Amino acid sequence: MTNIEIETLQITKTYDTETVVNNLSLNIPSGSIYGFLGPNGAGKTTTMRMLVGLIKPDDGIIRYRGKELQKHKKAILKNIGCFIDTPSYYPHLTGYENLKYIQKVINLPISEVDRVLDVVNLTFAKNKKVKEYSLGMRQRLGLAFSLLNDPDIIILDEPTNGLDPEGIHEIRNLLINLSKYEKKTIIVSSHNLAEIESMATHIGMINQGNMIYEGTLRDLYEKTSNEYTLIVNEPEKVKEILNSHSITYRENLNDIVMQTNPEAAAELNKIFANHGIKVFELTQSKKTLEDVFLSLTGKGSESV
Ligand SMILES: Nc1ncnc2c1ncn2[C@@H]1O[C@H](COP(=O)(O)OP(=O)(O)OP(=O)(O)O)[C@@H](O)[C@H]1O
Repeated sequence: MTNIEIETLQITKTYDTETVVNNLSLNIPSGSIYGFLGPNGAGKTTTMRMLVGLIKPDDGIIRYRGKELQKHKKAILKNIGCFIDTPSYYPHLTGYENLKYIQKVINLPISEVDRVLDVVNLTFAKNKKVKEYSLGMRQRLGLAFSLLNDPDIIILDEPTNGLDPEGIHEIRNLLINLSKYEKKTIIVSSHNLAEIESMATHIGMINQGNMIYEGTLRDLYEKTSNEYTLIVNEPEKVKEILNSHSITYRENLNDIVMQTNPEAAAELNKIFANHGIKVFELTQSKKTLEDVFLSLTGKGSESV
């Protein structure tokens, strides 16, 4: 059985008359990279703020390994590193000095500073003033902040926001390594499915404060993807087989796109092989967050 690290039970937050998080129940497994997805304004930041005790839910309960956040706040927060609002750095100080200052204030070992700078690949710039850092370097410094207390849980709100593909790639690899080698549980929000899909093990998808989907990425695609692209040496034979199995398909110049489910696609692959057909490619179509929203809700999400 999977251990649940963090669970929320029907948490709700209302500002004035607007309910921005609505009866939201999350189950975040230990050791997972949990991609927290939703369009702008969906309620991701508000939820994350509640997870780290910055604001209180109006209703509902948050538990860490079965312990209620409100009752064990100090002990629980000690074990969380977060990057929710961009930390306010001292721009005229170096990256090293900024982290050292934090460690002094909270009375933790200064030796940790070098360790976290190394983890986020900033050792080379440790003596450079933060005002001279690029956006990607600042984001990594933010990640370093969240690692200072060597927490088991890391909560990051849009850590790749505004980064170029290289910066995104770097943050993604860092998070994968933290999960793989240090067994951290990582919650990372984004409004971009493509950014999350290559690292997340689990997904929580919300819209207007409501849960739309929670589960593994694999299950999400099984639920929402039904198009498979086929490249074969004998398309005519393939079409005959698809017709005889009543599979809907369309033919493009170089490939055939069939509509089916993962089980049936695997079966068809076997049938093609039994007929001596060479399958050069059989791939499930990539979906964007918008496609997934469409599949799951039956409507688009204008702001995705
Ligand atoms: N302190 C606040 N007071 C009033 N309304 C707020 C407050 N904080 C957030 N909201 C509103 O709550 C809604 C959800 O905001 P939130 O920042 O949680 O969404 P988000 O999913 O993180 O969006 P984004 O991807 O744009 O950061 C928005 O309509 C926002 O305007």
